Amino acid sequence: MVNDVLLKDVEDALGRGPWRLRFAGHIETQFEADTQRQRSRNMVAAGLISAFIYNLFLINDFSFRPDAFTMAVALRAGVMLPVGLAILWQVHRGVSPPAREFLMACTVVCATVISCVILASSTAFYSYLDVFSFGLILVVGNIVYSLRFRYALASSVLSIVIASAFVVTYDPMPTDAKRLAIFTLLANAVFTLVANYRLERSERLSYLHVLREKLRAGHYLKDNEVLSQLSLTDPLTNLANRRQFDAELATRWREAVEKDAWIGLMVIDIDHFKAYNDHYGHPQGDDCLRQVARAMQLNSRTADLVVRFGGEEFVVLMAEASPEAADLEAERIRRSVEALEIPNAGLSPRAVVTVSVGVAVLPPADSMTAEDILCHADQALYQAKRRGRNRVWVANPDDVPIGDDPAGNVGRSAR
Ligand SMILES: Nc1nc2c(ncn2[C@@H]2O[C@H](COP(=O)(O)OP(=O)(O)OP(=O)(O)O)[C@@H](O)[C@H]2O)c(=O)[nH]1
Repeated sequence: MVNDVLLKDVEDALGRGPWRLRFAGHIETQFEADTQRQRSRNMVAAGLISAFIYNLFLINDFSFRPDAFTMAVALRAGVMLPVGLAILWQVHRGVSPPAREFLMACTVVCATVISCVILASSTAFYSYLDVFSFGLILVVGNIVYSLRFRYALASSVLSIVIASAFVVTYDPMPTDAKRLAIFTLLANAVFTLVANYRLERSERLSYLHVLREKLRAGHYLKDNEVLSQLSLTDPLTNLANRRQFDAELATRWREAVEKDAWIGLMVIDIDHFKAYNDHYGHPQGDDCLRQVARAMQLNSRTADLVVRFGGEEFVVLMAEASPEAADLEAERIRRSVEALEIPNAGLSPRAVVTVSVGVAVLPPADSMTAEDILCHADQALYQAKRRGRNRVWVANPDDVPIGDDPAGNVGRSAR
């Protein structure tokens, strides 16, 4: 159900205008939850590399502005580096997505401020040339960190304002160079922001596509489970159907052969059900089948497989049964149906619905097949019917199943 709602939201998000970045409500939350770890890891790696390169610019400071070298060391290595590392540590430990973006955006603005201060503290002739490298700071924020667009935009605007204010008031710099520097910075900001937007957009779109496929796959899986369950269940009674029985009998037969265990089977048939149907009609007949099925299910063991074999005939496949236990269980089922006291006025005014049960319990021999036990149980059912119905008849496994044998050499007990 939750997945259905999410899938619909994902479809909606995919259908929305291509310019929008943030997702609606819980998709945004899900997106952040799914990407948070990897994004933080990438940012920390990018931050470490950027910090290293930012400090490499000390070589540049040494060559271009030796008068401010000490100041540069203090600001780059003494201020920016510890602040940057502290922020990366926080991001590595895990902070909320807005805090993560804000802190990383702060490093961009901080680096711009510190670069301006270093340049301002030097009177060296070519020192101003480094203004043209300020754009690299925006490249780091907008591309290398790939800040979320709104943070990239905010940090870019702030950095440009700070750098421009510095350039305009920086006397050693020729006016033409100032104009070119500000123009270069602006162009840099525009290009990197466009790239930043497209990166975020494509990351979000890919995420939506992957999420949609995952959710759809979940649906298919669920549908398949439902279908396979349906294909194994009788729709009227919700019991296992013949198909499930065939598969289960083969498996349990194999297991019984391997473990040298006994296997048991009951075939249960409702007595005079034609009379019931003719009298009450088919829909009520269906209702009667459901009640009988429920009684059988409630009175069998959990490990047994209760099956609607077809029409008004049922089968109970018993796990590791002994003849005595099977006999008791069959009798319990027979009594439970009788106790339902479903009138069968089609038969006689005071008659109730009953069942006859044929039971076969045997150790599978090499010469036998799984079909043989069914045959034995069928023959026992036949005997139960012949002997007046509403009774249990247990087949004698030593006997060969035969037809109408009045001596009853198929069974050994009847009630
Ligand atoms: N309502 C309903 N009746 C069914 C269904 N399947 C089979 N039947 C009915 O079950 C009855 C089976 O009748 P018979 O095979 O003559 O057996 P019986 O009357 O129970 O007699 P005995 O088995 O000899 O006691 C028929 O009337 C079928 O129409 C079903 O799904 N729903």
